[in-house]
Amino acid sequence: MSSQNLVTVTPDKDNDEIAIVTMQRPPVNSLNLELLQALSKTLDELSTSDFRAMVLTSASPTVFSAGLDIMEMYKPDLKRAEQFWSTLQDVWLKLFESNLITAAAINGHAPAGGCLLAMSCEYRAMVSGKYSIGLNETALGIVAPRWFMDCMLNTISQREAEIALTTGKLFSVEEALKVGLIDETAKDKEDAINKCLGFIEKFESIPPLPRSMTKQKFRANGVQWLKANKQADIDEFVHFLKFPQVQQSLEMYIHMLKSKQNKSE
Ligand SMILES: CCCCC/C=C\CCC/C=C/CC(=O)SCCNC(=O)CCNC(=O)[C@H](O)C(C)(C)COP(=O)(O)OP(=O)(O)OC[C@H]1O[C@@H](n2cnc3c(N)ncnc32)[C@H](O)[C@@H]1OP(=O)(O)O
Repeated sequence: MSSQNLVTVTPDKDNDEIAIVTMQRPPVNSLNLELLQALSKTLDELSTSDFRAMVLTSASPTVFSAGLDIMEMYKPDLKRAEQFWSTLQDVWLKLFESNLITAAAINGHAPAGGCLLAMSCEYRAMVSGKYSIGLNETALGIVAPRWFMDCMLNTISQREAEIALTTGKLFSVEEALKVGLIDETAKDKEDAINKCLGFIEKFESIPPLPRSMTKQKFRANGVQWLKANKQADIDEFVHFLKFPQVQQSLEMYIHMLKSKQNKSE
């Protein structure tokens, strides 16, 4: 699949000022360099378009996004790893600070980087079911970067965030609702999108510029650090990947994912 098709943008059927942005990298929308580049390009295009709002969702029936593609971190080509991390930073900054009204229709699992994308939006409706969402990096033997943490702190309390991150917690849909990691539950993807549209409607009579400026001021603390430390953050990521223990943890995790599949056959 060409990178062009990894993300689709379609106007909402009832309101052509709202973009439905769909990630479609089977099987689990893991965020590799090409999907991140497609997201980055889409966010650029949306920022200069007539769309005033977007709903981020996934074409998978059970996974919003499985987070970063582990294969980008396991025994990586270091030049590509730099580009990968830099593109992830850009996607986060563009989505977190977007002038558009942003909402996530979380139609399945959203671990780690998947949770980051959802938290970067202003509103989250998640389909009920046996899905999970959270920043589970420590459980994988890796460390969520500071700006992932800042993003979670923009969503739930510091205490909940610290416990969740140190324990690598993946929240059930009910637990996520209880702590405020999601705003609403939905019965299916269509319902989740409708709930996001309901949130977007609240801004019908609010002028867009003061709205987006207010949002960006609220979010400024989280982004300032990354903007000032972009290269240092990339260097730290690449340095981190060179640790044998990190590679070992990733290898074990990949084995675990594969054996999970064998068990259910
Ligand atoms: C101190 C300074 C620190 C500096 C920072 C440095 C570095 C750290 C950076 C840390 C950031 C990390 C963020 C991340 O996002 S890490 C990724 C975390 N993701 C996960 O843990 C999710 C793993 N996946 C799952 O749990 C499940 O796949 C699922 C999403 C719940 C869906 O389950 P299911 O529908 O049953 O699908 P399968 O498990 O069978 O998967 C199908 C297929 O896809 C492969 N796969 C799944 N997830 C990933 C992934 N994240 N990356 C790559 N590939 C993935 C899986 O192996 C299967 O492949 P095969 O069909 O080939 O077997």
